[in-house]
Amino acid sequence: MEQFILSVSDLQVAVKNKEGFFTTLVKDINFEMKKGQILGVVGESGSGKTVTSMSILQLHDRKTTQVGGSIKLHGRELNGIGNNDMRNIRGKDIAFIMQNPMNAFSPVFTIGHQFVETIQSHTPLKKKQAKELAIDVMKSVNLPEPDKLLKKYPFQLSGGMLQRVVISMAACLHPSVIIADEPTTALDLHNQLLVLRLLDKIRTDYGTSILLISHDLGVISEMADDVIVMKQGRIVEKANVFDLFDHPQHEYTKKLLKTRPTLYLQKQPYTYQF
Ligand SMILES: Nc1ncnc2c1ncn2[C@@H]1O[C@H](COP(=O)(O)OP(=O)(O)OP(=O)(O)O)[C@@H](O)[C@H]1O
Repeated sequence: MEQFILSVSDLQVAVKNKEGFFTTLVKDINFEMKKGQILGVVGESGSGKTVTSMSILQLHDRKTTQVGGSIKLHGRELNGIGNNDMRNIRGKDIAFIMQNPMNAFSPVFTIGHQFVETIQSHTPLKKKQAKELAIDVMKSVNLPEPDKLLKKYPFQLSGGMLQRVVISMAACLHPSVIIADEPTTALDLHNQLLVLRLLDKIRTDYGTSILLISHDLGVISEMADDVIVMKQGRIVEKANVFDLFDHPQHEYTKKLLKTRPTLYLQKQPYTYQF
């Protein structure tokens, strides 16, 4: 039997409104992720992509949100797990990369301070070793002059550079899963390509599985091995990327594909340089 890194079964998320009634946001969500797989998640705005990823990270407000079903990481149930246990898993085993990399940093500390702190909070490394690891990983992903970068504050870096720093921070801890929620949406085309190639390199180097949420079907077609299509809180189609693009089954998928933008990574004249 296939060993899955992440299995989501019968996930259902409902949120309590002011009157105390629950509204279901997502329902019947089932998918698995294999080692090194990139699973694309597409669907129009409001279809439940972020609600699903927040459930995996157990980031919903427990007072107002009910999360039903099962979310297993290496066979370990995450749904309902204690906050402290989840804090250890987040960042180390499941990294989260969001649309705006500025949100990943505090503005008042240097990148280096926060990078080293992240490594130290999940490993027994001393400060000096953590800094060396940070520099090694930044070098391995071709970030220029890591020593200087670490001394800067987040606002001193461009969005594209900052997103690459966020991804190298994640890479340091060799997470089993990266959840990347619209990681390139706020970036220009050149930086989009660099960030996507960086994610692909991490999957290749460390066997990290990546849940890649994107509006952009061009990005999904270039990056994903398999794709799930969400509509109104449900998965309406799940397929290998070639089957999905060549033989979409659901009417909604067909409609999405008609508006497909193009971002052909291999055909762009960019090289893997920074
Ligand atoms: N805390 C909440 N309370 C009430 N409704 C919520 C809450 N969080 C999300 N929703 C609703 O759940 C639905 C799914 O939202 P979600 O953010 O997952 O969509 P999405 O597919 O990620 O959209 P986008 O692509 O715009 O980010 C939306 O209708 C949203 O308004």
